[in-house]
Amino acid sequence: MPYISSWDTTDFLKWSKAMLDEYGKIVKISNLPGRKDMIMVFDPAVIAEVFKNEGPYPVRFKFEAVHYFREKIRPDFYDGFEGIFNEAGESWLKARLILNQPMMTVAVVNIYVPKVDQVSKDFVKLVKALRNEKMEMPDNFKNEIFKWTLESISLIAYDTRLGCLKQNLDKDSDAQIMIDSIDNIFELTYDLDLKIPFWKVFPTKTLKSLIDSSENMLRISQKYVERASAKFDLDAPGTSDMSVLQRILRLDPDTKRAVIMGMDILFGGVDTTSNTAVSVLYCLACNPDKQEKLYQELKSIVPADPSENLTSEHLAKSKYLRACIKEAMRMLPAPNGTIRTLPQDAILGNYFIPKDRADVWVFNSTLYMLDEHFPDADKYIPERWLREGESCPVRKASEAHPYTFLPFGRGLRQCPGMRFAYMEIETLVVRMLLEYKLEWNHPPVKFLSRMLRTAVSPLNFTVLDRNK
Ligand code: HEM
Repeated sequence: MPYISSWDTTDFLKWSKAMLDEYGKIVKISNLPGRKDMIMVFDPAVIAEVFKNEGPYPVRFKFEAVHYFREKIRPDFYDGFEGIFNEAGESWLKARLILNQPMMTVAVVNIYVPKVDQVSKDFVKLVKALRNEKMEMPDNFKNEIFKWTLESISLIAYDTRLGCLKQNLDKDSDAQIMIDSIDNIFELTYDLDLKIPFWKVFPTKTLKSLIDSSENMLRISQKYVERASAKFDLDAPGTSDMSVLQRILRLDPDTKRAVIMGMDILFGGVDTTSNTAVSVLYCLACNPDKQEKLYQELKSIVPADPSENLTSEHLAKSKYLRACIKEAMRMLPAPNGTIRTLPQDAILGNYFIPKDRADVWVFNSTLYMLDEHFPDADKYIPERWLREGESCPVRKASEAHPYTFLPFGRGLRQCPGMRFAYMEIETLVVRMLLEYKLEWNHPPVKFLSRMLRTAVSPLNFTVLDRNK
């Protein structure tokens, strides 16, 4: 395996593709200051081996700066519980099982369809107000999408609407502080956790900023979880319409832990879903024929009267909708992949990997644009995700190796928010497309892949009224 001393991570995806092209499907990088060896794998069969060897308590990579805040700055609140992302071993599994029950159950997700639909309808109204005289969205449209996601996910984490979609939010409002804090934490975590960790030697400005944002997020989360939980009678018999937070508190009545889980739901759900929603809207705007096909499908499924709520049945019927989302996640995925530290010795490819000694980076997104896995990979072809029997100009995605396309990770530690993420994005796309025709009339958007891939040039979508 090659030895590489340089560490240019300006764009993670380009960097990993360069590694694959230069060194092949498995690459080891040693002698990283303050870090374990890094092994990058780009072969679906080897990726399958990684997950087979992940053990009963998969270890992903601790967000060390978050750990620092939780253990050293606020041990009074966290009290030894580091949350879903950072916990390991049995303590992770215990917390994860509490989260899985409400978040991964279809019936619970379905309860949220009308509520999340209302958020998407409000977003569609906001879009109208944001349009300029050229019918274009403002440069910072990405932030508006971010607000839509935070508003939807606060329904799950806090059982409440934060009010993010109001125009001209007061800078001191909880919604605005939350928006700024999450954005900041995400950005800073990349610098603190994936670059040389000077902050471990002395308290850098970046670390101080992370601490401030984490304090803000904790204060606001605590307020909303406590407010919501005061409404619940946790001793009353359970009902099928209970919210996620209510269910979490019934399984573990400690509100502090519910606050921590709520923050992790936001941390895991907001940036990932926002960036994915951007990818989907952008792909549809750039591919008017696919957008039209989807619009026709939606028109035939969804009630014509916009005051009628969407239901899970409407979403389930719309097969092309899910295909359009998956294809956008393939071409413009938000996460690069995931990481595992193997708890047992393993053979990956032909190499011996001793236990606990390396972080194995499962960089699936690097595979998504390779013709060998997805023919005509640079073309937006949602049809490749449709079932057998449906016509498609290229080989179907179902024929790719099952460990090729893993946008939500895999195994016991895979994303618990997958069903919510699809549902949220589906309601957004339905509401946007029924109201507007999207166009892209500018040079291609520039994306930068760091902790997540995100658009770094303005998102000036042209948004035309459908009913005119
Ligand atoms: C399109 C949107 C999303 C994408 C692409 C995504 C992707 C991922 C990925 C790749 C992981 C790591 C999985 C692994 O290591 O195997 C993850 C973990 C996680 N995600 Fe998501 N996610 C999305 C939305 C959400 C939403 C909406 C929520 C919550 C409502 C959420 C909550 C979490 C949590 C809590 C974890 C950590 C799980 C653990 O460590 O046990 N995600 N997500």
